Amino acid sequence: MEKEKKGCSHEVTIIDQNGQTHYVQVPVVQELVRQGLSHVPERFQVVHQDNPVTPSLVQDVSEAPPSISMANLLIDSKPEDSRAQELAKLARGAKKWGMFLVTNHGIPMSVLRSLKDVVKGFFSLSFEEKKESVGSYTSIDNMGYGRSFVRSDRALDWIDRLTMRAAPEGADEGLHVWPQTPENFRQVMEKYVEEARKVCDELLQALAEALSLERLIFLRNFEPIESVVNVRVNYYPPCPRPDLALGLTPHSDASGITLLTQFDATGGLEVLKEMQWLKVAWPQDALLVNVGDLLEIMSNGRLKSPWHRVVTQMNKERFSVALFYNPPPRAEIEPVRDQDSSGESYKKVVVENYLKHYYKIVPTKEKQAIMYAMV
Ligand SMILES: O=C(O)CCC(=O)C(=O)O
Ligand SMILES: [Fe+2]
Repeated sequence: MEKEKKGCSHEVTIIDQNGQTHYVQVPVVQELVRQGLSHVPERFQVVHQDNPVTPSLVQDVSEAPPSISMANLLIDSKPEDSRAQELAKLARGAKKWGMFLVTNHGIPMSVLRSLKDVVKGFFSLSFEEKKESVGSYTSIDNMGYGRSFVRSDRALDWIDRLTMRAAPEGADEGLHVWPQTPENFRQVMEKYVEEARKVCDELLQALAEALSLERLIFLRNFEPIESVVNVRVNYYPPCPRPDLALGLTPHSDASGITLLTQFDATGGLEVLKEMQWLKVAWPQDALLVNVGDLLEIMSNGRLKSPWHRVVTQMNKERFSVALFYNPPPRAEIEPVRDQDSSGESYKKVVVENYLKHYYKIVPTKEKQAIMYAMV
């Protein structure tokens, strides 16, 4: 049996169901792979639990989450009937899937290329160099270079992650979580966040309009100075047995809205639909949007956050960057009410209380955290 190189582990804080804090050491997957590991260690094997890596289906394209052209959604976009059609497509996709692709998003290619360069630059460092570059920050916020979704009674995901708080300004004071190498990492990521945030703000308005709601009804919760943006780089190294381990365990995002970009169209993201895992066809250069739990609450269940997971691949590594956009922690979000609320009823929640609850119970086998906000 190959041995894990000593010291190559993330230190993770977990809180158990009784509120007790534990520190656990979790192997760094990238380092296991670099050492030429040819098996999947037992701690990563989901088959030992009652949730095996169930096989997934390739989607019929006509049945896939829709691809929305952002350029056609803009308020001054012409002709008006193509805008109306795009809004209708957005409404159908967001209601049916809680997930959609975005093309013509306006984020310059040069920004996306630099993002890919700095992310790959960071992950090409040795473990020691990474640790030196980023202070690993052990907290339930899972900031810095490390892990998330760790629970002692669940298999570990085949992933290494780097998480940073990009907004509000000054929120990372005292947290040394931005890589120092590559030198321009932070500058590039902040430029990406600035551009991506414009896309999110536009989409939040378009989503409200698509649902025949007042255009600002969702965006109003995202107060410009205090709203929170967390960015997380997900690195999935190649896995010797994709049938035994998951890249990312099934979950819904706790966010308002999540904007995802992947490099090199590698695939791996899957969504659960009618009890079946479906592979998401995700073309090069498209962004992918997930409705988060907080937007599900704001929309009073008109939109549902999708239950999704990431599978691993034998010969391919994969990178994605997830941007989680949330209203301020103290904001109280109120579900929209009117006659066509289709029976779903959510209650007012304070953002930070919902997030605390979410992090206390995840990962769960089913979509459970949202129950907290249901009447
Ligand atoms: O890697 C992906 O495509 C999805 C990542 C994801 O679901 C997350 O970071 O919450
Ligand atoms: Fe996610």
